[in-house]
Order: sequence, then C-alpha cells, then structure tokens
Amino acid sequence: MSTLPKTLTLDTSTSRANPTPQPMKRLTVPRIRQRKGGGEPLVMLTAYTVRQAQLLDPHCDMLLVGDSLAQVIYGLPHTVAVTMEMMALHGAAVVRGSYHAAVIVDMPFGSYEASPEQAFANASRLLKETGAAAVKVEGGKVLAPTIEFLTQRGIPVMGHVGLTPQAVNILGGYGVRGKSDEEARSIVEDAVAVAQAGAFSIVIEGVLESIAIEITGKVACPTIGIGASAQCDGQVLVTDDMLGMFERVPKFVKRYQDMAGVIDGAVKEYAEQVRSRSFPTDDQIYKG
Ligand SMILES: Nc1nc(=O)c2c([nH]1)NC[C@@H]1CN(c3ccc(C(=O)N[C@@H](CCC(=O)O)C(=O)O)cc3)CN21
Ligand SMILES: CC(C)C(=O)C(=O)O
Ligand SMILES: [Mg+2]
Repeated sequence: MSTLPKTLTLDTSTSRANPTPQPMKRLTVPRIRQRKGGGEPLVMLTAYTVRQAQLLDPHCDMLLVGDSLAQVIYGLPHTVAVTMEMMALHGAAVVRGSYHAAVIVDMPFGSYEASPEQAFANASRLLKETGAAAVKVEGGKVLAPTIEFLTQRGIPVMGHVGLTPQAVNILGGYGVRGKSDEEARSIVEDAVAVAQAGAFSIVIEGVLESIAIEITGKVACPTIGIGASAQCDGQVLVTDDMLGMFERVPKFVKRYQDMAGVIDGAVKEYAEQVRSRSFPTDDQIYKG
C-alpha cells in the first residue's frame, strides 16, 4: 500500500477501469466571459514551465503562455523572433502543470496576420498540440475579421490592444500608448472592433488609464489590464517580473518577491560550502 500523498500517486487505473479520459475541471471560456462587470476581478499570470504552472494554478483564473518567453526564457530582445514550436512546447508544459486555470496561448508574430485561414491553421495546431482553451492575438480593427473567423470555427480568441509588443518595429519602443486624442480614439475603436468580432476577453496594455476605463465601460467582454487600470475586469503580469526574477521591468510591474535575491543567497551559500568542504556532510552521502 503506497504511503505517498494522493497528489503524488500515479493513477494507473485510468486506462483499464475507465478508458474514457474525463475532462478536467477547468474554468471555461464561457465562465470567463460571464465575469464581466463589477464582480470579482479575473486573475491572470504568465506561465512557461510545468513547475511554474503547478505553483500558480491554484491562485489563478487564467494562465497565459505569453510570447514574453522571448525575453524571460530565451534572452531575446523582442517577441518578434518567437516561433510556433516554442509556443506549442511551452503551452503543452503549462497545460500539464495545471488543472484549474484556463490556459491561453499567445500566437507568435507572423503566425496569424496574413489571413484568417493562416490564423486558423496555426491556432488549431496550438490547441491540438497543447490542450489549451484559447489563443491570444495582438491587434485591433485589422484583426477583427480573423477573430470572427476563428471564433465561428471553434477557437476562442483573447484580444490584445494598446501597447502591442509584436509591433515594436512600427512603434519604435515600448512607450505608453494613447497620449494624443487621435491615438486614444483609435485604441478604443480597436477594442470595440475586437469585442464585436467575438473575442471572449481583451488584454489592454500600456495605455493612459482613461482609455482603459472607457474601453472597459464600452465592451461586453472582460478587459484584462497590464499598465492600464484597476477598473479593468481583471489584471495580468509577467510572473518573473512580479517575483523579481527579471532585471529590468516596466513601471506597471509591482514586485511581490525578490526571488533573484533568494536564489543568489542560496547559491552563494552552496558555493562557499563546496569550497570549504562543509558540503556534503554525512547526511548527504552513502556509507557501505
Ligand atoms: N519581462 C517582460 N515583461 C513584460 O511586461 C513584457 C515582456 N517581458 N515581453 C513582452 C512585452 C514587452 N513589454 C514591455 C517591455 C518594456 C516596457 C518598458 O520598458 N516600458 C518603460 C517605458 C519605455 C518607454 O517609454 O519607451 C517603462 O518604464 O514602463 C514595457 C512593456 C511588455 N511585455
Ligand atoms: C504581457 C502579456 C499580456 C503578454 O502578452 C505576454 O506575456 O506575452
Ligand atoms: Mg504577449
């Protein structure tokens, strides 16, 4: 009889006694959509690895496999270089590490912009290969026909307006968006078009607060803010930023922990103990 706690026992009975895999109890896209309005805000964080997903899952409504893995995992300068393979592999890991949160996967730059058909081929591949619930695409009015195309064919889409990092080569940087009246109006129009096309939720990133409040009041789906407003229907941050694992972070990040400091202290102690031969001790070695 195994003494392992239940969470660590392998359930080998599934294949024999119960050959039909049961769907897991995850938050669904329709239930996320229903969370529009002044109720409890939606909690979203990025996740890229199985262990990260396991630790975040109990506390989050949604886990975003963000293309920010470019900077966070791969040391790339921008998200432009991210590939379908990267999103598919990290997406699958995050789905394996979670059972409660809905998993959303960012579509990488170049995988959806050319046509609705291109977007469907790549979005369906991401859902098949990862088991995620939905995809996220950056863009506004121009993307509306694509969002409608995917939604009508069974692929839930999260939108992303305002500061859209995949457009860094057009924008020239990651500065706040919507400072001119014209740009502000354009961002609101983008969000309205994305919502009308059927997006189940919209990320609003890096805009003046008044824009985020106006969009949140205008669209029928929940808005998820990052550098936007506490009045959005939910919030998202890059996990490594809020844990103090990433060196240079935008103004909109709040640091909840200094994990880099924690790791630095532990590794420094290990290095000192190896060099002084005080590790390993009898506790860590085998005696015949
Ligand atoms: N670690 C990480 N965190 C993020 O929030 C993030 C990524 N990576 N990668 C993808 C995009 C890029 N994002 C970014 C990146 C940099 C700034 C930034 O440095 N903002 C400056 C202002 C820059 C300017 O005015 O030009 C700031 O201080 O807020 C903002 C958003 C958001 N996303
Ligand atoms: C910052 C969030 C919204 C994102 O798109 C990402 O992590 O890639
Ligand atoms: Mg992204």
